[in-house]
Amino acid sequence: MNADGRTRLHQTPEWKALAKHRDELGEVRLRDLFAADPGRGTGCTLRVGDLYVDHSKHLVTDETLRLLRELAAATGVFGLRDAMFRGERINTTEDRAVLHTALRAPRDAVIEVDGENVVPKVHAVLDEMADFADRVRSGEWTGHTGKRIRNVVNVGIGGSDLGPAMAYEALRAFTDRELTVRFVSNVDGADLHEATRDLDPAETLFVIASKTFTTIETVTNATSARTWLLKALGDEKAVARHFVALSTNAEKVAGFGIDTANMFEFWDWVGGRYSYDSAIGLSLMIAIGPDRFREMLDGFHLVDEHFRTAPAESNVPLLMGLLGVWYGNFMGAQSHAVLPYSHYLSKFTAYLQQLDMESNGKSVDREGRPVAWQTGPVVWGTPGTNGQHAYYQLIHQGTKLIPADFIGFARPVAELSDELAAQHDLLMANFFAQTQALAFGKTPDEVRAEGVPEELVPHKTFRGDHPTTTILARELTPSVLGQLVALYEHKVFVQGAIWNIDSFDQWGVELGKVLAKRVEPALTEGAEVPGLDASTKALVAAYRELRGRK
Ligand SMILES: O=P(O)(O)OC[C@H]1O[C@](O)(CO)[C@@H](O)[C@@H]1O
Repeated sequence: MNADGRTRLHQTPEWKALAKHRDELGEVRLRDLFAADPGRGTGCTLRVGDLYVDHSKHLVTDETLRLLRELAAATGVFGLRDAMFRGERINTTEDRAVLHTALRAPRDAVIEVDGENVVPKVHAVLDEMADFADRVRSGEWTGHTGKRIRNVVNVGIGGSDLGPAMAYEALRAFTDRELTVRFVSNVDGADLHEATRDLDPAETLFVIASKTFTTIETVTNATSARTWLLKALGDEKAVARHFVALSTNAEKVAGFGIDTANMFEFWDWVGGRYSYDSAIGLSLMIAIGPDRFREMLDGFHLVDEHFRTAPAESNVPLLMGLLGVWYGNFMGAQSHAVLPYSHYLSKFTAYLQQLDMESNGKSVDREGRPVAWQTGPVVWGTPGTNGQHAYYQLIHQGTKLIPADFIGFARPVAELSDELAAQHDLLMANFFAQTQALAFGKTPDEVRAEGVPEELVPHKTFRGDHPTTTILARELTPSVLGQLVALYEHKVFVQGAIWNIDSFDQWGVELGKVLAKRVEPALTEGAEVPGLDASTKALVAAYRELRGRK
């Protein structure tokens, strides 16, 4: 039993019913499911906004989905969802509300945290960002020497980098091509070096993105960026024209030397990995312009409303979350692949890794007790068709069950030449062929019928039954990107709610930070670090020797 008297997840009747159902189902063959129901291809599709979501190629029956929905209801997913939208402090270990949905709420919405409607301040910051972005884009905001800003360098890490960097790539076709926009995150000096080596400091704006403004990587890179700028411009006053901050921590921003008049604020109820539609999106907004940014927010909001109000049977994030629970908890899957068939989504899966793995990579429940069930999967993947010539072999013929999401678009971006746009059908032919091959494979008899010698038949047989979700949209617009991201945010929410874990804290990143601080003097000064284990001690000694330090 839980501290609050509720039965623990794996002991609930709904969980046990699913385990029994799995045993009764035995081996599920997609060929059989499709043969039994000729309408499955169209029947198992849902629509949300501009997204067409096909879930027919999953190893589930109507009964599986019904039992999964019962699990969701029994574990309080809908109550927790409503509490999140209401601004309750559902991030219990940090005692915070979880309100990224307020960042994309319309101006007239009312969402209260501690009795205060937060929507007006969200829109006030959006308006300030829009004003600033317009001034940079028009050339009205100049650098210290009066030169126009032509380069924007975002300095941040984790949620203060991955979201805007991913969205910038995704929406490149909508960006001002006259501006160079780069993202620096790694504390490896090579990152900042490569991002700035060909830029004119007089034309460069640094956007320092850090919720806490204490993150060592970001503060270190921001300090080096300031040194780079001042070396060229030679005047402390230049900082005010070349540095802006995106943060919740005005005191630290001022302490760093950035005028808080040049700070765009957000709030502790916005989690880092849920923050790119807050002030953290400023570099993106400068690149695509405020109107496109707002279209993206509208896309997010559309899916928020769908998640909040759609019935369980047609609720897409709920379905995606439940399918993940089915595979992870009842079918033994350890990972989940996200495979976008769009070059512009090259950073989408990396972005989802933080969203999903930092949120649901937990092994104690909300009451602090070890969980007795699997939680978040390893999320991985790269854009098709590249993966097909690398790791798809393992998905098709390996021994692991790897559920995958395929994301594709009917139209290429408008600016492609006719010749390049014509390649789009080939890209999408691969997209459809892969999910078909993964689902239905190729039987030994089909292989034999091709005249393949008997000894090669096992090698050329494809078992099939590799489950996929297909997400199709007309084209990758700012709104569609917002819809996609919100879909995954809420999918992660559903799973965390079922697993009874806090999806909104990230204590697991703390230990490494503390140890790095402790070990650094050993590297630089050869200092004795108390309590250093024998392996790390030997490695540090080897490092110092290789580095040429005595
Ligand atoms: O925006 P900040 O405070 O610099 O934090 C950056 C990132 O560090 C983390 O706290 C831990 O990696 C993330 O959750 C966060 O997105």
